[in-house]
Amino acid sequence: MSNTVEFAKMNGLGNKILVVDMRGRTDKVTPQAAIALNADADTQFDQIMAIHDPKAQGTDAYIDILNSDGSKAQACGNGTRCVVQALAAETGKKAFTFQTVAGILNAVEHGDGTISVDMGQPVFEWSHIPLAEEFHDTSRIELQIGPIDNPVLHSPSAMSMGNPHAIFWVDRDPMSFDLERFGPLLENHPIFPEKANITLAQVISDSALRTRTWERGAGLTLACGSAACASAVSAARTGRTGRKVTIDVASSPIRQPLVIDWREDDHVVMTGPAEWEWSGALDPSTGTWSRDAERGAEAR
Ligand SMILES: N[C@H](CCC[C@H](N)C(=O)O)C(=O)O
Repeated sequence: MSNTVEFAKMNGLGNKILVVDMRGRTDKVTPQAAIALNADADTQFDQIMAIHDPKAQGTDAYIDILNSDGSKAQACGNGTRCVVQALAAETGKKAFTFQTVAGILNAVEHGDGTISVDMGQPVFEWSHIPLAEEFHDTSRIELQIGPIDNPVLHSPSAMSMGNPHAIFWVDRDPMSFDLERFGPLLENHPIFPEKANITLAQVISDSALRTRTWERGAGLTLACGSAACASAVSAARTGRTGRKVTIDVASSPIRQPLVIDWREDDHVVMTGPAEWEWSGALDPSTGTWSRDAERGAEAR
């Protein structure tokens, strides 16, 4: 088995993604390779989407998702759009069915280049999010940060979109909060036994939100698709918006909203862009890599 595989540096609304082609192989991208790739400024990423041969009939590929700290993620909306764009460019196909550890995902590339991913059904049951304590109503859980009588953030909506999310409702620009300081404390709070992705969401209208996310296992990222889905669902669930909203991802350099539709059949469909940046080859066990233009040059 060759020790290098093809990969593409891509982004989904600024969310930094490495799409790694592991088809035809039985090994995996190792946590050590992920950590090494993330330590290099050129390949620094939020998630690796490793495309493996399909394991189930009727699916196009199995996708393994790694965070930049080497941990596993069950869902990555922005990364899934990147995978669709890469495979659509390779095969000319427009519609795909993927399997991940969290289940089956359907996705389609539209004529205008945007991509819709059916992220599946939200989960609200406390033990499945999971939370460490029983909450009958997870749309508003007891959790706060800051002075006890005047908390900066409090009473988030908790849910799973395949991965655990907490959405804190804020009444001013999410960029004005010190999420770098609060994020790690909340991500690792004992109420979240598997940690959680932490989002600040501001309601702009009954069909628009502005969000910013501290990602589990990746920290402050420019965008997070599953958090956008969790924000939209939580907003509709708590009566703050309708079931179809645009999300202005405050931290993203790309000023294009994500559109989230919590359909009547309970599936959450996210639509947005994906962008290819450059391609190369990497060793999935060590993370040693080279750019396509540099091939033949000394590996790094
Ligand atoms: N950036 C991803 C989410 C990664 C989630 C990951 N940080 C975790 O759940 O551990 C997205 O676009 O959905």
